[in-house]
Amino acid sequence: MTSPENVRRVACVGAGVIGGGWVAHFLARGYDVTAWDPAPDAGRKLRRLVDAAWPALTSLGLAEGASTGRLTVTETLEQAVGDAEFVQESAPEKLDLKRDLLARLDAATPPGVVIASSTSGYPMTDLQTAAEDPSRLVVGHPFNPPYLIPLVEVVGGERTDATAVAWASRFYEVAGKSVITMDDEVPGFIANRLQEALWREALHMVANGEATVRDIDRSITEGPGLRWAVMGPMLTFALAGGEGGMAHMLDHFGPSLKSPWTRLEAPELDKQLYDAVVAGCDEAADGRSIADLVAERDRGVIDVLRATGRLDREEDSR
Ligand SMILES: NC(=O)C1=CN([C@@H]2O[C@H](COP(=O)(O)OP(=O)(O)OC[C@H]3O[C@@H](n4cnc5c(N)ncnc54)[C@H](O)[C@@H]3O)[C@@H](O)[C@H]2O)C=CC1
Ligand SMILES: C[N+](C)(C)CC(=O)CC(=O)[O-]
Repeated sequence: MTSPENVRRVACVGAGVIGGGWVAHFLARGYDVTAWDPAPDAGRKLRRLVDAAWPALTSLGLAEGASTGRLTVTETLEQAVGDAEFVQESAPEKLDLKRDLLARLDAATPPGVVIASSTSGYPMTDLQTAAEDPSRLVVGHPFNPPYLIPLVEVVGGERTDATAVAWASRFYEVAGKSVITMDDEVPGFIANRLQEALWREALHMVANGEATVRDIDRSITEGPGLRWAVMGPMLTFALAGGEGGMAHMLDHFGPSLKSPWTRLEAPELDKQLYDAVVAGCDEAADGRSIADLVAERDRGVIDVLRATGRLDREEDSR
């Protein structure tokens, strides 16, 4: 097995929002990337996504030899993975599709090579059932866009070998990611559980006419979101206790936990709520296209990464 430090060739299977983002990330890190996606116009869309991300990646600094020319879009899945030293699967979030695809990838990928799924929430135990060699299958859950957001959550399934989990975690680190390795298959992993709780409350507020889509977004971007880019929710709240830290925070505000602030059960995503959320987003976009918003988000994330010293720390550790 190639060591994580010596990997040169990465295969990305499924090249939509996330697979394309992974392709951009690995190219910027100087890897040779093969990609396969069954959609008829997938190659064109993928190159467009990579071209859109490249200015942001260039401004961050490309690895030596990094080039969009090192991308090969293949005709078949087998061509994509046949020579790969690591495989990242980013196909649609459908259990049967992913199960079958991971079995096909396992059959076509050289023995011992680790295969990671970008799944947002399926436990690997449920995904690895059809594979001949489930021991090399792991979850490598990224955040959008994978070429800018550092976090990857890594976890295996019941039939994954611990060495595959450790290999994947190390590989992602070498490839410039910030890794959380989980010992247990917690449903939704860590970050998606937290995001989902917020998202459910937001949908309830829209469904009940308590806040507009725009208000909900501003409540985070002008409020807690600014702190969360620097410090997580735990330490942020510890500071709410002043010199007394979290202990005083809990003494002071603990009783509010019993106030009926949250609903947490997912609301019914009926047509009315669906339409209200989609229309609210159109209104909030205020004429900006998805491409405009992607460019704006990318600039903003880079500014936050720079402003909080995280780029310098990464450069120092290289
Ligand atoms: N969109 C997001 O924000 C995030 C998504 N993810 C996960 O990443 C994965 C991909 O999601 P997205 O990129 O958002 O979806 P997407 O719909 O943008 O892309 C999926 C791609 O898979 C291709 N595809 C369809 N059938 C396939 C097959 N049998 N084999 C290979 N490729 C196939 C499609 O042509 C499409 O290009 C999912 O597991 C999702 O849960 C993870 C983190 C964030
Ligand atoms: C919406 N989502 C559940 C697919 C989001 C993720 O899985 C991670 C992210 O990018 O926020």
